[in-house]
Amino acid sequence: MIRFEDVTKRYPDGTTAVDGLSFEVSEGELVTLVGPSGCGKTTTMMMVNRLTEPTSGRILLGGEDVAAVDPVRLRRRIGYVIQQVGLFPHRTVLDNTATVPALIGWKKARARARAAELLDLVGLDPATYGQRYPEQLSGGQRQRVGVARALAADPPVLLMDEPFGAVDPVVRVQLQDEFLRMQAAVRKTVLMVTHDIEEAVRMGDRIAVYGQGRIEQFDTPGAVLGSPATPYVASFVGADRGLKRLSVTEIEPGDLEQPPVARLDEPAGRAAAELRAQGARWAVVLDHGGELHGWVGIDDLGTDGPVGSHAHRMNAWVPVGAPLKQAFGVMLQHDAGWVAVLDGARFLGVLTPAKLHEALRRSVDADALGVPRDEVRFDSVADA
Ligand SMILES: Nc1ncnc2c1ncn2[C@@H]1O[C@H](COP(=O)(O)OP(=O)(O)OP(=O)(O)O)[C@@H](O)[C@H]1O
Repeated sequence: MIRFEDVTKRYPDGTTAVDGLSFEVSEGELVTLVGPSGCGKTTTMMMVNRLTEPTSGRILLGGEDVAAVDPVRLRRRIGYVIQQVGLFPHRTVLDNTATVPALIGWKKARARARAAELLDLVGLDPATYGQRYPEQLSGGQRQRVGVARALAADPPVLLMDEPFGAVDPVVRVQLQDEFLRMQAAVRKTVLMVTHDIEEAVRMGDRIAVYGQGRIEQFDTPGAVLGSPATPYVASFVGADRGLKRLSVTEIEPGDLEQPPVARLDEPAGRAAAELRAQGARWAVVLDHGGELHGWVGIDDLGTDGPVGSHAHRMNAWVPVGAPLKQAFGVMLQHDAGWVAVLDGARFLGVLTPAKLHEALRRSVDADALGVPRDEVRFDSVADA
């Protein structure tokens, strides 16, 4: 969808901002550009919508060389969100949002209806906020209006330059989450600049890590964290990249342990005998419908009654596909040595700290070898 072919930008004063850049962003993909201040991220973006022109090389948008497209026409196909938002102070939030549809000749009522729909989409009730002026909003709300405005004419491409830069860390995470939710629905092709590796990892389908005017690595968050291509990338992503990786590595069924399972209505004596036969100390307890109820230890199980009268309720579970970090969080929250993993309501198995570590190691190796995670042979901690 967006393709850079050997693009170089030298400013008139001789500064080389971008040097021989080649990369491609697929349709519906969100690529984050991350790197230190002055490495050429903003220049890269501004060449896409022709706010500045490359010195050499080509940029293609949907196969068309942007140099051949009239800049005004081009910018209608590209939403642009910047940190300072740039809302018009004397226009209401609704009219700010409707700017581009109005410019391209939509009737006022239609443009406003679209603006209201978009304010809703970014989490601002149009009835409450539509008639306010930008100065009557918080920083985070203004940022949302900026995103709504960029989406108003339904452009296939969005350029976002530090879109969540001006707000505090808590609001920032909220805005990131909201944007990801929205992006899952609208699937724009997005280039997003950030200097924050956490944000790049959270938001990007792929990340371009910039050195001085060049991309040092262009890959998935998992690969950038797991196998930094150069010492520069390794130092940029930081020593805690194992921790960051927890947030991008998803739980797969192959990561799970299968402890014994007892049913709530099963006789306790029988469950105890099975545990003893397997040499196990505890079992996961499921209810009649196969949903997680909790757990029971072998010492809790007498011979009387059903398992249910001895079991402990525990609601520690995560859905399959959730990040490992979430599973770790749930374990800590419940002070438990395991967390159940469910597919819908169905119990798949449990993740333990050892399994979690194994999943993390396996995913690092899988990225390094370029194979799926379940093809990585691994000597677990217990085997080592
Ligand atoms: N109009 C200009 N004239 C001359 N040099 C410029 C101009 N705009 C940017 N530069 C220089 O080009 C280099 C890249 O700038 P750019 O704004 O693309 O970096 P950036 O990675 O977006 O930085 P930041 O994160 O600080 O915004 C910098 O050295 C900058 O000083």
